[in-house]
Amino acid sequence: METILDIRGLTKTYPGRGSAPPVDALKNVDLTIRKGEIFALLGPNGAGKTTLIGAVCGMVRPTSGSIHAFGLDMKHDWRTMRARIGLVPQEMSVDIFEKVHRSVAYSRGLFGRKADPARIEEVLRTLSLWDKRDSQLRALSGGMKRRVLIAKALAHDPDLLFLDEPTAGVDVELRRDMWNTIDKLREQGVTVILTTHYIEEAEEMADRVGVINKGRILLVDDKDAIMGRLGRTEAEFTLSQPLASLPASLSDLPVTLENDGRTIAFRGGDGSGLGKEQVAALAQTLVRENIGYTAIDQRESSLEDIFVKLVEEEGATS
Ligand SMILES: Nc1ncnc2c1ncn2[C@@H]1O[C@H](COP(=O)(O)OP(=O)(O)OP(=O)(O)O)[C@@H](O)[C@H]1O
Repeated sequence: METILDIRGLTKTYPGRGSAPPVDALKNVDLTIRKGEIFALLGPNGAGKTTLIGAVCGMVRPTSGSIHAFGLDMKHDWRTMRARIGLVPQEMSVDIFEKVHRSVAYSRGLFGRKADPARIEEVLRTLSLWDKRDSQLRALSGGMKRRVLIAKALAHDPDLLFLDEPTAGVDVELRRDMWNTIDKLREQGVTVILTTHYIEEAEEMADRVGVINKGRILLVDDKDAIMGRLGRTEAEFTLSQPLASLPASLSDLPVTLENDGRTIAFRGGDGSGLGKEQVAALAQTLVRENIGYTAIDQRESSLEDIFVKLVEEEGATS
């Protein structure tokens, strides 16, 4: 698959403020983004997500490393490269008295693009902002304001769009709405890189996920592969009668007898669906063995669990 962005050995060290030591915000980051994908960069506060975006968008000067986008080297072709990138920032830093249409049209001009009213109309319509085109930004709801930020970032027809925490602090309904909007962009062939704290968002939206913590990329993989590799199934059978020991017929399964013999706990699988099959087999075996149970509590590990585990491992090794 075609590469749209290639980051090699990217390091950013901010000088310490006052007597504070320097901060290594990015440490030797390698990252390759494929054309047309939705990539979620997942990490806790201070992980380095905004710094990474800033480096690609020219707001942060890297300490070392290289950035190539669309086959161009940022060191030599920064303007051409930047003109093909859109950035939706976390916060709105625009004139709140400005009207929607003018504000979006202005953004197009910033990148030296010729005025194109038909294209601006298309962008506004895609984001359901056309009816609001003559409204002042200050009169819009929070959700509409976020859409204006996306419209402004799309006004110059970028091939690569960064969304920095697109749904931070928004309600569930608006989050769904944003996800639908991002889906539409995917259909239009825009490559999207979004940063998020929300595992759910990465799980819902992304084709691939990168996990970043303390300036280091811990893992990059297809979302499904991450789930396949690290996903687990957990199930607890509450028994009608306590058991003294597990029957031999269960010896092949990852099960333990817990809670003074009142619970059979299953922890296993590999996220490929094997866990679910094994739990079904376990239930059948219990019936065959005449071991009654009153409840089954089953859950699959989410990306959230995986993320917590990865960050804990990183904390333990660094
Ligand atoms: N201008 C700066 N000067 C000094 N340190 C900075 C500066 N900007 C960011 N940092 C530090 O660099 C590290 C990475 O910050 P960054 O904002 O990139 O993280 P983030 O993953 O985007 O966090 P958040 O999710 O909170 O936005 C943090 O320790 C932060 O305090």
